[in-house]
Amino acid sequence: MDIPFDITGWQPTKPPSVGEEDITEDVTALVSTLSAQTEHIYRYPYDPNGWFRRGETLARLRYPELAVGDSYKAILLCHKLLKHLVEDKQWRLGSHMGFWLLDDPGDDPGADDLEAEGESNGTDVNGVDTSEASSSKAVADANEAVANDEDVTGATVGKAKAGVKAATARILADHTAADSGPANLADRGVTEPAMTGSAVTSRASTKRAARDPMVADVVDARWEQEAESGCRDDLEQRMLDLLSEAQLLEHANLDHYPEYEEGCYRQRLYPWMHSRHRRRSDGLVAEMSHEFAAAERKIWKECPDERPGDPGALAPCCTVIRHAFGEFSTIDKDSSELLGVFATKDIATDTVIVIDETETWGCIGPGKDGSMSNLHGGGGCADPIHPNLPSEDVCHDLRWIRDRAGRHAAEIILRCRFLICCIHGGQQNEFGHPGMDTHPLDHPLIARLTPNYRREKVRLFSLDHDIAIPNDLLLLHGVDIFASPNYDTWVLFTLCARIENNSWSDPIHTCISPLFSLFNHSCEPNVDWSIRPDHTTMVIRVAREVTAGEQLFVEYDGFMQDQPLAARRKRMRKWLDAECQCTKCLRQEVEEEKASKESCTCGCGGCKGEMKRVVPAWDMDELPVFPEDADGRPRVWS
Ligand SMILES: C[S@@+](CC[C@H](N)C(=O)[O-])C[C@H]1O[C@@H](n2cnc3c(N)ncnc32)[C@H](O)[C@@H]1O
Repeated sequence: MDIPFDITGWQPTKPPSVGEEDITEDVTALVSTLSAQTEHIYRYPYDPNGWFRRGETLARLRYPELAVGDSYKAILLCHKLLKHLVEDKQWRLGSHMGFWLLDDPGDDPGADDLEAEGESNGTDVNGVDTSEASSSKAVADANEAVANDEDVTGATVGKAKAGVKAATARILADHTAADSGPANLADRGVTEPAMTGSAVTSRASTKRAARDPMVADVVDARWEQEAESGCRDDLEQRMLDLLSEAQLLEHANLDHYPEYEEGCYRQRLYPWMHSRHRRRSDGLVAEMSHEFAAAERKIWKECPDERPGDPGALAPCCTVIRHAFGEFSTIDKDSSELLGVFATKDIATDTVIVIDETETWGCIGPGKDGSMSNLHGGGGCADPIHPNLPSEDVCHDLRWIRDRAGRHAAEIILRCRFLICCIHGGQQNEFGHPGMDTHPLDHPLIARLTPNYRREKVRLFSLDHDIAIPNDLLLLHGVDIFASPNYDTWVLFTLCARIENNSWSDPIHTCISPLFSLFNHSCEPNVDWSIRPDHTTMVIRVAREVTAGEQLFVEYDGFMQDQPLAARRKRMRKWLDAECQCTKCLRQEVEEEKASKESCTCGCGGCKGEMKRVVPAWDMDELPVFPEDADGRPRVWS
């Protein structure tokens, strides 16, 4: 969670239900608990108890999708720790469960090699300073942790370091084995954890543990004593108890469990989101205008037939501008955040202005075995390259998602492609982990997308599609989902809201075209678009003569040309969550208003002889008022 949670921004995502406890009084305390728990997770990312506790708080604050996300991570960690406890009697849990210790590191030949390597330069295998000064610091850190009333009762510095070295050797061996082939990531049953990426994570945890004295050099003596005095069974039992508690929490927040493993939520702005992720910077807006210019140059160069006219006149013909519907538009939004595409010069009918290629798309077929079943009515995409491109290596093979998500695959694959862009487009961190330091919401492909939070719309989220699959993908791509706050569950749901507001789809594909997504809708559009046979490239051309300064509009829904104003606006709510501001709607609004004015015959002195008929707000009767809606007033669209 990026910044401290401002409680005035608390907008729960859980739809209200009858008889629900009013927690207004407790919110301040819950928010401060949440901050402390998040802090704990940042320090001890592999402590399943930390994730479970935060999940509980998120559930109380009425964020079911995030509570499920945290319990899911607690469950993964419990499985992982239990596996080692059960399978290898030599292993013991280290402090906050960031790594495991071997009783006798000398037993492990790999550890010796690594140890020797580290000794030659005064550091251990992970580059940790093994000097006396470092050890004393670790003890001091341990004491500080005790003083802070944390779950640490002592320190055995030397032993911990030796253990970490041994653990590294063991985990590296695990990792090599895990690399040998793709596993069934769908299998996350209680007895057999789905942890293909766990070895990667384990290695990450060990490295991280070794670099962070609070984790690497502090051993939870209480747990150690238990292990030494033969209380491993007790340890195992406690881990099993935590596992079942985490599973209960997960299920409690999934309304349709057990048949569908789905829950209900509403998309909301999370109050801990950094301000730079709420607004698009001027730099980004300028960059998008440059992208339009570059796309145009490409048309001139590569498809001269598509671009009649003067090839020498390279001045771009469109640009991105804020306040697309005017500074004082009636839309209930910050108008500077409403971008639109405008013509910078007169453009002749049929001119191609953009050929928009995208790397962010999803397709529902075929599956890994080539099977096309389980699609809409059995018919999927016949194109053998989908959902993979021939150039994509095994690491990018997304057919396992198709196999797991069935007819929802296009949407999930699209989201996963965004995550892949972030991971591989981002910088590696100091541990060599990809994309860990680049916040996905900073990636230009995502940063440009506006979300549309529809207050009243209740959605379903799926444990597998919205939480497990994206996290499995991140693990497969080397992202430490526990240690990287950038890929916390709320980021995945924010990405989902942005994609939903900006994607286009046909029955088989779902795409975000980075330039097309900037065009606003009009019921009398001046721009037309078509899709090339590759299903993902969009060709955008002006449909009639356009003059410099005009906004360029596409039509989001081509099936309502003949509908009256009210019907069109109602249908457009799906995309706009506002009344359509296009010229046709505004013109008809004025006309209807004029027609609705009736003569007044009251005869009073101040009367102008006119009476305005009160027309009910467009969707008043459909808007429920929720207790937590900030100011408690009914929301009236004005
Ligand atoms: C695909 S985006 C278009 C670009 C968007 N204006 C932006 O700032 O990124 C769709 C969003 O633009 C706004 N929008 C598009 N057409 C509109 C219209 N005719 N009237 C009101 N809002 C519109 C709505 O907020 C909608 O959710």
